[in-house]
Amino acid sequence: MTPHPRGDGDARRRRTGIMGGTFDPVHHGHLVAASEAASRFDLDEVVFVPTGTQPFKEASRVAPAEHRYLMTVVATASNPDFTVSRVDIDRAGTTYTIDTLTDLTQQRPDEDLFFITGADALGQILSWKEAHRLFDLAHFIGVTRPGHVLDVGDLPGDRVSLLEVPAMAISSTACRERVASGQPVWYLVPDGVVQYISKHGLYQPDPQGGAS
Ligand SMILES: Nc1ncnc2c1ncn2[C@@H]1O[C@H](COP(=O)(O)OP(=O)(O)OP(=O)(O)O)[C@@H](O)[C@H]1O
Ligand SMILES: O=C(O)c1ccc[n+]([C@@H]2O[C@H](COP(=O)([O-])O)[C@@H](O)[C@H]2O)c1
Repeated sequence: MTPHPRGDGDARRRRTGIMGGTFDPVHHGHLVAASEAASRFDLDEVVFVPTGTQPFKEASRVAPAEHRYLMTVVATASNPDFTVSRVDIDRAGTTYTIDTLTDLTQQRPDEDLFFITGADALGQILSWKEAHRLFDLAHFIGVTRPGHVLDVGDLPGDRVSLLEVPAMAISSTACRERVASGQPVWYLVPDGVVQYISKHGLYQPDPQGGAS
């Protein structure tokens, strides 16, 4: 796909990136991926969408949605083109991207949606709920991530684009583990997120062992 198709003389439709994630916590890998996708695909806005309960993480300990949402608001506050949606955390039940995209399409009927995913998530899409319908609702942008192979695989080539972004070897798991063991997360996550984690005592080791 041409990253930036425009009809000759046609009114340009608004182009909106959707960055879905657990964001536990949001880190600079997420922010760089969103920024690069916005630049390369001429997106007018990137909407960060923290998940409610992610289906593959139901057995995992995840910080409360309100904390993850607020950290994402703090992390994106300085960028006028980044916004945060509550659509997934306010919907009851497990978060499925088919519902995210259905809701956002209803909220934004005149916009073209571009769902941004890292290479790891892109490789799992065919196992997502109603995977075949996802590509009717959004174009997918798969971005490189250290340690993961970025490949279109069996996904529809005309609805998926691959994008190399500056390598950020950061994961939320590593950030949580660092906080739990007393190591700094300065410069891995935005300053305000460091302070939010500290203020609310997130990711402290629990008495049974392991990070909370
Ligand atoms: N460092 C990174 N570079 C590129 N993409 C990333 C990076 N980290 C996360 N992503 C992508 O951002 C989206 C949300 O990721 P998520 O919130 O699960 O972060 P994570 O670091 O993978 O978390 P965890 O370690 O808890 O699984 C996913 O599409 C994921 O592939
Ligand atoms: O719809 C699904 O079945 C599905 C299964 C797993 C993950 N997702 C979505 O993938 C995005 C990245 O998830 P995560 O947990 O890796 O941050 C996020 O928007 C999730 O809602 C979606």
